[in-house]
Amino acid sequence: MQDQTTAGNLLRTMRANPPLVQCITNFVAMNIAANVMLAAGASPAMVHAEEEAGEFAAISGALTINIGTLSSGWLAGMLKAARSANEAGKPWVLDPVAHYATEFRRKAVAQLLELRPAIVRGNASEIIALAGGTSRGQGVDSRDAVEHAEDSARQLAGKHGCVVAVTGVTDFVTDGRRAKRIAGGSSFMPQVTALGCSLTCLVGAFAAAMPDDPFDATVAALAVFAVAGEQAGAAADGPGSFSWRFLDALAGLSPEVLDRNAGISAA
Ligand SMILES: Nc1ncnc2c1ncn2[C@@H]1O[C@H](COP(=O)(O)OP(=O)(O)OP(=O)(O)O)[C@@H](O)[C@H]1O
Ligand SMILES: Cc1ncsc1CCO
Ligand SMILES: [Mg+2]
Repeated sequence: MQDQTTAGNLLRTMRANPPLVQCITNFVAMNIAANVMLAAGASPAMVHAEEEAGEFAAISGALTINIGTLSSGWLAGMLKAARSANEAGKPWVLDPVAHYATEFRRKAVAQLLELRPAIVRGNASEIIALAGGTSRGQGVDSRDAVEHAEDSARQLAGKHGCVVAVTGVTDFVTDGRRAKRIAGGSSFMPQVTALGCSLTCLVGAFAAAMPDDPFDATVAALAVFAVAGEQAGAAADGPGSFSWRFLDALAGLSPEVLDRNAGISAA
């Protein structure tokens, strides 16, 4: 029988019924993340105000929360949205941007983790610090290798009962029991701001389409970025042309090409 959980089949499923995803992301990411979602075939809505974030989460297929440009008003909206998603049985994804940098961020992420995200997606520095390890991270960019974050990711997944995705040169995904690596992408990717934030939103889209399978949903979203990133990187002259080529590659990516080129291996 055909494997329904290949990245290509999950991309087909996601696009067949474009999920509405509430993306609470940062000011830097909002535009590129919305364009990434549209190019990949999902329907993003950047809704964060405390007055409406909870109500909106109940009608969305999934919710993503990113603390990149946090303020107290936004945090109130995030907490309401996460509680509402939980009540409605909708999966939600946490992106703990630079959570180690300030006390405000550390406290916010602790509160959010208590609300049981289905998936946590971060770079290696963020995941190491989240598990209580010594990370080299300072700001929003990673200063650690994904390989050094794998044990931290397994610990976090076990402790919080969630899927953890660490991104970088080769990505790592675990639910505490299973684990996979996803190779690909381009060295231009960390030179374009907020692509990780945009990926968090796309993980939300796959989780909305496959709410019972957050592990395979996460692997599929990361594989989409890896294959589209590799294609765009091969033709790009620098981060500027990479950026538009990446959107075109996402929009043009077929399920067949995704399955043929995805560098997914068991870990
Ligand atoms: N050197 C690299 N080579 C290939 N792919 C990469 C590289 N660095 C990052 N990526 C890819 O870029 C995407 C974003 O991951 P990254 O770890 O840079 O996120 P991030 O640090 O959270 O980004 P941001 O905070 O700017 O949004 C992922 O798809 C990842 O696989
Ligand atoms: C540059 C930057 N600053 C806060 S969030 C963000 C986007 C990348 O995480
Ligand atoms: Mg990030």
